Amino acid sequence: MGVSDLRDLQAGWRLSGEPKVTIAAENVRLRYTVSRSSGGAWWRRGGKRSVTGPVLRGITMAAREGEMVGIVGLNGSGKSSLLRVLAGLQPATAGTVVASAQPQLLGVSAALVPELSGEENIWLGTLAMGMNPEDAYFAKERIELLAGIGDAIKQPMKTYSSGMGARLRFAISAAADPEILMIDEALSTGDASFAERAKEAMQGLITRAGTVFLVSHAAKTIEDMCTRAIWLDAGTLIADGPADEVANMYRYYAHSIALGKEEAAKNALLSATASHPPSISQ
Ligand SMILES: Nc1ncnc2c1ncn2[C@@H]1O[C@H](COP(=O)(O)OP(=O)(O)OP(=O)(O)O)[C@@H](O)[C@H]1O
Repeated sequence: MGVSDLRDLQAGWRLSGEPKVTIAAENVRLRYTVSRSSGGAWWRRGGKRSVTGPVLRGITMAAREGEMVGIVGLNGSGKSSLLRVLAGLQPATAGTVVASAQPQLLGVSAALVPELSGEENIWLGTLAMGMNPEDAYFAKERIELLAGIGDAIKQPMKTYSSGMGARLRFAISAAADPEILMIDEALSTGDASFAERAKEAMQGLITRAGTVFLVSHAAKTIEDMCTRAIWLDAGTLIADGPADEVANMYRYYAHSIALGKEEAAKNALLSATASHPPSISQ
């Protein structure tokens, strides 16, 4: 993933006059290989066999500076897998990803230790993300305010609820001011006041010319937080467009699925692709 690759790709996306592309994927495919026992009674089982399945089926997209891109889709549609591939944490089976900077995937890069207190983990996390000690020192108060977990910050992280842990990881990641920040569902774990602070923190990142990706299967989260949304279904890009419009179409689709209205769901997919077609590289 060299800089020249990105320049080629930026030229390929013909973005003259538009904000700089920070990350782009070209025909990205992913298959997981899972090893399963071959079945039958346990005393007759003869070893393991490999099962592979397509998870991403040729994703082509680009994101630009200043965009907050929501990735929406049903459970198992491939949202987290796409984030991991874009972040370089999961190699694609085929296709190319290029980025102008190492994306920061919330909660993974910050190597937190459950036995240490929240405070100690802030220190550890900020240094692990490459901040110098002085910046880490000044970031601490900002992180504590954003996480909003009060005195629990002095307690070991293993005593935190999953929501508290997610909020602290979000606050640490946001403090690093990454050029490309990727957030996987973390915001759904906070209360309304945390959601408001998180939104402000993300707006701050955006005004500093970052790109934020936010994964959620809740249309409302995407609507509230994002400027643009892409919709994944069974590993395929269905639609790409303004967050409120894509979220609305997805909401109708998810509702139809929940009610067992297969024909309506199928039509919703088709009309979303027709009205908000995903970008195609040129
Ligand atoms: N490590 C893995 N090994 C094998 N299969 C996997 C692995 N991770 C994900 N999968 C499969 O890939 C598919 C997509 O999973 P993924 O987590 O990307 O979807 P998602 O849209 O983020 O789902 P959710 O909304 O439930 O978090 C699922 O069928 C899942 O079972």
